[in-house]
Amino acid sequence: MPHVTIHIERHAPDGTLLSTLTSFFSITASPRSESSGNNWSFTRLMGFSFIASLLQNQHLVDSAKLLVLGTLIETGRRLCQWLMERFQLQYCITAQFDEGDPAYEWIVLFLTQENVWRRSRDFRVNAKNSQRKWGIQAEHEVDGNADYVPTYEMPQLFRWKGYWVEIKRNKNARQWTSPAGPRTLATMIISIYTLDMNVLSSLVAEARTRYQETSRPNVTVHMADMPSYGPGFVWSSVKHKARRPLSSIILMEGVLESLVKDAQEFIDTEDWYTEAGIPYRRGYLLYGPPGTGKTSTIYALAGELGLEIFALPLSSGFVDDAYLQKAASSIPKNSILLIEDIDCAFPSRDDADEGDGPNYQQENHGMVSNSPFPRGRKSAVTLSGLLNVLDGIGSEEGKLFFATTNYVDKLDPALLRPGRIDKKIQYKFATQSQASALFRRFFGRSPTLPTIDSSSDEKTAALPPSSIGAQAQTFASSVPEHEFSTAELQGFLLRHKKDPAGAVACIGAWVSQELTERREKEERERERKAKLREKREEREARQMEGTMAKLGGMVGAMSMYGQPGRPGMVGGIVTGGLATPSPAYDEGRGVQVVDEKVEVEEVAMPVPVSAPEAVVGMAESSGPAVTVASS
Ligand SMILES: Nc1ncnc2c1ncn2[C@@H]1O[C@H](COP(=O)(O)OP(=O)(O)OP(=O)(O)O)[C@@H](O)[C@H]1O
Repeated sequence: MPHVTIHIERHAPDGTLLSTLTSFFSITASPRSESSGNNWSFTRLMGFSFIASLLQNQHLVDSAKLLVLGTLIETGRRLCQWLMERFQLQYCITAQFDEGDPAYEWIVLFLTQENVWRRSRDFRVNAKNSQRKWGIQAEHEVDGNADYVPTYEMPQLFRWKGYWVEIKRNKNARQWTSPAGPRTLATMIISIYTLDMNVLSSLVAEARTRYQETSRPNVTVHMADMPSYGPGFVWSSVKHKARRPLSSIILMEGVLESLVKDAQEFIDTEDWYTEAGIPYRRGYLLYGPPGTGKTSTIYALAGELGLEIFALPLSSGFVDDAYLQKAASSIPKNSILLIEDIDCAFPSRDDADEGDGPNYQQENHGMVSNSPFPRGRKSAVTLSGLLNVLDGIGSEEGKLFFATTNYVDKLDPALLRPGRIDKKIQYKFATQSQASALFRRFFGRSPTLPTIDSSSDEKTAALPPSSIGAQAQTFASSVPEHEFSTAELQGFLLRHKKDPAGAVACIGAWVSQELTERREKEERERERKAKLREKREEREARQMEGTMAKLGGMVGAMSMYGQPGRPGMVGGIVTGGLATPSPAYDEGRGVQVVDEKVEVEEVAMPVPVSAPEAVVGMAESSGPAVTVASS
């Protein structure tokens, strides 16, 4: 009979493990059975005793119970989640709104107005600025200079028009690289418990309408001031500017009215465009000297018609054709795509003289030019890229395109043709009647006169209309026609904002001082440009000399192989000092120097010979570097 000792200590002083081990070793230390027939019962007995010892251990049993319970709970949770997801897939419409897209702004405002974040206890506090943030209004606002913006971290459930709507916000949904460092962009996910797609579209439409209504006192300006990598386009900053009344823009009579009428008509006649089969878009070019009111006009028009502006800086290093296309197609209908200084997209000789582009570094004693663009260019956008956006691939319908420039002559005629630019408006330096209107805008308080922009913090002294009219007249008569921009006159008046009489008294002296300074400046500029031109001509002459010298050497070398009665080369393309003859050379076509970008045609050669002979002739001197190719 095998002898087995089971030794169980229920309350082992040194703990559970010791007790278990003791029992185990007492089993294994016992004599083994002599016959093989006893092995089975021994093993069974050993297993039983081990389990029995475990069961006797209360700590272990409790831990096992907890483990099983935890597993059950987690399994149940996952099962519920899985069922919810199935349910949502079956009975829910889900929409995703990405930060950086205009629709994200609509939905955030909508949720704020629906008080979805009412229970939020988690805010980001910013000093009030022009960045669009739909902050929550504190009931008793203590500090009007701060914005309290919920961080929207907790998922929320609310009812809208009888539907259950769930909102989740993933704050690190998308990674975005920018020169300022990596940035994460949030995503808002909305689930509506319905299968009716119209519910979602009416929610989005309502969100947009509310956004437009809320923005009405302001003009919303979206800007792309950083590169955008990834599938969607990111309008990196949204600002809202106080709406400027149209009456604060002082232009030649009828100009502003005709522009507003034209834009309004465009917005109202979408159906007509569709029926007539004409692309539904309209382009405007505002051109003229700086400070004459081009940008101000666009902002005032946008405010008047309730349009949002999407501004693209063509001169930024990251804006190229692909970027432009992506940006243009991400703009919602009936918005303004604004490209200021559109002439940047066109090369100019003057810019080349200024030393833009990579060549500048070598020719300016190692000075580094910051321009990332080729010589003579101020933007990576090309004409064809721009035209594509206006009327080809990437051009989206239902947009008003506005471009401004100070140099209309630089623009390519292809850009200016109707269909791309439908209306051109010229801005000029101020006339006397504009100067007078500006004066009245500053100092007048008559309801019939244009008043100063309400957003302005300038406080001016009001004068009776009769007095102001006379003073405005005197003021304007001292301002020469078409000499000063409205911005310059505005700058002068700002210095006398509380003193209209002083403004009238000083305007004459200011005008003559400005004109003298301007003449001196123009003289300096002329000299600078003349120097630059001289430099350029010198550079070109040096290049030409070098080329001619090289050419002379080449022609000499080649004529050696073109001696009468000898096989030789009579024409070819000289590349890096080696000549590449072509089969047409027997006609004595000439030499083209590729590496110097200078073409010399019709270099007379002594004797016409056949191409194979030419190969042999050159092969003698330069071996395998010479090839014959049909041109
Ligand atoms: N015609 C104008 N009527 C009213 N204000 C004007 C006018 N022109 C210029 N201003 C004032 O001058 C400032 C600059 O104007 P704005 O930026 O519109 O000029 P711009 O022609 O677009 O100049 P740039 O070509 O340099 O962009 C603004 O503060 C604006 O209020």
